[in-house]
Amino acid sequence: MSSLIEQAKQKAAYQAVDEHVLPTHRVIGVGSGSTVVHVVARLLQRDPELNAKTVFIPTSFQSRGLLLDGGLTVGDVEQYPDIDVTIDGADEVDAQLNAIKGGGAAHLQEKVVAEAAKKFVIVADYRKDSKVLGEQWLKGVPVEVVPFAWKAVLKKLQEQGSKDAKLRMAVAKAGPVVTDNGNFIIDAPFGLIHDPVKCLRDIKLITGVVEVGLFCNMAEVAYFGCEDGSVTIRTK
Ligand SMILES: O=C[C@H](O)[C@H](O)[C@H](O)COP(=O)(O)O
Repeated sequence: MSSLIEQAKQKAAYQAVDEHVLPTHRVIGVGSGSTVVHVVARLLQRDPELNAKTVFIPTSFQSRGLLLDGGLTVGDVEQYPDIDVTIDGADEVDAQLNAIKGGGAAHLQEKVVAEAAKKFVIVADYRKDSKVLGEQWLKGVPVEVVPFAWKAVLKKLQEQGSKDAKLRMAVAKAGPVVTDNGNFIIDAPFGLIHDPVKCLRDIKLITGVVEVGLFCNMAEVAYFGCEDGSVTIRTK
């Protein structure tokens, strides 16, 4: 990956942490993915005494590992259902701050931890910044499904207009990707998604669907690292 993209991710992540993780916060949600690596790096640069008084809620095996490797205290939403702020990456964000997430198959836990937070902040690089979802992220909407229902759900998604919907296959394992929750993922392209709320509702009503990687009306603010080294902030 080009260092320009990595720099953009880092700038967005650092600024978001600096502006939204306050010394008064005690419970912080931490999303998943390559941009969140920079979020955790910035958290680790805070006053260690402050971090010692804070619990961090991961959203995947990956982010739990990042937090534990950094020596931070981790918890879950069962223990901490009230989160001060959650910061997470995204695969694409539209002009209204609706987002596609789940490129790393982590969107179920991510959505629970984002919804439990008083504030949800997105960090991303310039490639994720769109007017309408489906402009840049062409792989489709990630849909987590219970394994036994995958074929039935796939058929319904095709009937809903996603003729190229397909089961996500693993790379270094024979067979499908299995999520942290033991489920499968279907990637369902719908072209340009002008009405993400309707798309989300329609998919979620299919029996066998666990969660949809459309985060609608959830983010309060998004930080995009730009190619020129600046950071664009979009608020609701
Ligand atoms: O399932 C993965 C998550 O939704 C990620 O936050 C999303 O895919 C963005 O990841 P990255 O920062 O690596 O582009």
